[in-house]
Amino acid sequence: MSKLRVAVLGAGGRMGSEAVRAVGAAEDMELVAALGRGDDLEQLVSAGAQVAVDLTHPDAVMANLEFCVRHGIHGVVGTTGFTEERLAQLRTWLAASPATGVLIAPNFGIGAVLTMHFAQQAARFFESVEIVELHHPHKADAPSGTAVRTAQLIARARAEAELPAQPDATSTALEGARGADVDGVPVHAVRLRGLVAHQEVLFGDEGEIFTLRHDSMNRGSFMPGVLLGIRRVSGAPGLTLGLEHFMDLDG
Ligand SMILES: NC(=O)C1=CN([C@@H]2O[C@H](COP(=O)(O)OP(=O)(O)OC[C@H]3O[C@@H](n4cnc5c(N)ncnc54)[C@H](O)[C@@H]3O)[C@@H](O)[C@H]2O)C=CC1
Ligand SMILES: O=C(O)C1=N[C@H](C(=O)O)C[C@H](O)C1
Repeated sequence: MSKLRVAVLGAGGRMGSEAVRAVGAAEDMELVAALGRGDDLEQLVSAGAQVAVDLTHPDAVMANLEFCVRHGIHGVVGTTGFTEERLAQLRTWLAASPATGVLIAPNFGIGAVLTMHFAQQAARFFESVEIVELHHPHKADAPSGTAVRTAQLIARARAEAELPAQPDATSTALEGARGADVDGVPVHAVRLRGLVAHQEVLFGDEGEIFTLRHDSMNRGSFMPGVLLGIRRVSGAPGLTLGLEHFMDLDG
């Protein structure tokens, strides 16, 4: 069987270098390009890449995707920064290249995906919910893409269950003290030396607290998810938002 021809963008970074190792070690894949900042994307075409893994920066990812989709190269994207506007733009590009698939994965960690899934299920049972994400101090953005996605999924589940806004009598606070408001869910971001990537979802109701916590202790923890995305993306034309769609969670 022929091997999947894979390129990694952001290959010199914390995640990219780990992905280069993981793809190189996968028996069903061949690493055909490893690009860093300033490298010519035409190399993806000359190398015959079938799938490009993007682990770059929110400022770079859209240009990379525009190129890949235009050339029919499937995308597996871990890079953060996907607003509704960006997703709409991506859908437009994909509509013009209907055989191409792009996976946007806010988090490749299997446990992190399960945390989002379980948080969505728990959301309708609790009056209050807050999210605390905790990361290494080199992280470019806050709140994390995972925390934003988790909050959006929780907010959607609360709306479907017709829950009212959460109770919060705080009327005086230093700006930022109550975190960022993501669709009505407060999200708090910690940046601390020694951390990698962690998230707590705190649910509360009368006399009861329910906490979901996930810890990525190293970047190797993301690699099974990256490889799963690479293996599945060509069979999923269009936009796939979240690795859970490749995990058969309801099966
Ligand atoms: N979805 C997930 O599971 C995960 C996602 N991330 C996200 O992945 C992204 C990268 O994270 P890190 O590896 O920690 O960052 P990093 O800063 O260590 O690496 C990013 C690399 O991309 C390079 N780069 C920047 N622009 C580029 C371009 N146009 N073309 C090619 N390379 C370019 C930089 O030079 C750097 O080497 C961030 O958005 C982060 O939030 C990080 C960990 C897990
Ligand atoms: O920058 C990171 O490190 C991470 N970024 C992603 C995010 O913003 O959610 C995924 C994970 O949390 C690690």
